[in-house]
Amino acid sequence: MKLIILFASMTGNTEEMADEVAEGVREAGIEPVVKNVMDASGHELGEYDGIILGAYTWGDGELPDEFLDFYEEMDGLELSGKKAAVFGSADSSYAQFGKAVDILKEKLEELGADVVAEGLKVELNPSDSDKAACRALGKKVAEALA
Ligand SMILES: Cc1cc2nc3c(=O)[nH]c(=O)nc-3n(C[C@H](O)[C@H](O)[C@H](O)COP(=O)(O)O)c2cc1C
Repeated sequence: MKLIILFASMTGNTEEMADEVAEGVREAGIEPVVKNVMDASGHELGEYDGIILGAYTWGDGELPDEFLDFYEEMDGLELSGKKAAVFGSADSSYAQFGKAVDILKEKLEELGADVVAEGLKVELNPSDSDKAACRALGKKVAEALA
């Protein structure tokens, strides 16, 4: 089983989350591919059984610029049968808290993926309990592939 974790992170919070998500995937016995979304193309997703996307929220509840090409490349993909989840750091002082997580989750569902965990939104830098939630998310997706 192959699982990929793709993330965008400007100040490192979402990247820290990605590291913990990866650890949770490993706990379930799968070695994930972990990449910055800028080094990935939407078409690659077809190669994987598990897809976990991480993005901070930008602008007024928008996807980060780094995610835009990838998001467009996802159009038309057929992701049925794949297990997926989404996470991201955000800031509750903004009206659209963690909206990028919702945008990516909707996209995955629209393309037929089975999103097996609630979108995980973390306030700024992940706390110890947030990190545990990240590991649990990774583990949940990996275990759904068994
Ligand atoms: C210009 C700007 C716009 C932002 N807009 C939002 C927003 O609409 N909603 C939100 O939840 N967070 C927003 N944020 C907060 C970031 O998502 C937050 O700082 C996050 O921790 C960054 O994650 P990173 O360290 O992975 O880059 C914004 C931050 C900046 C600088």
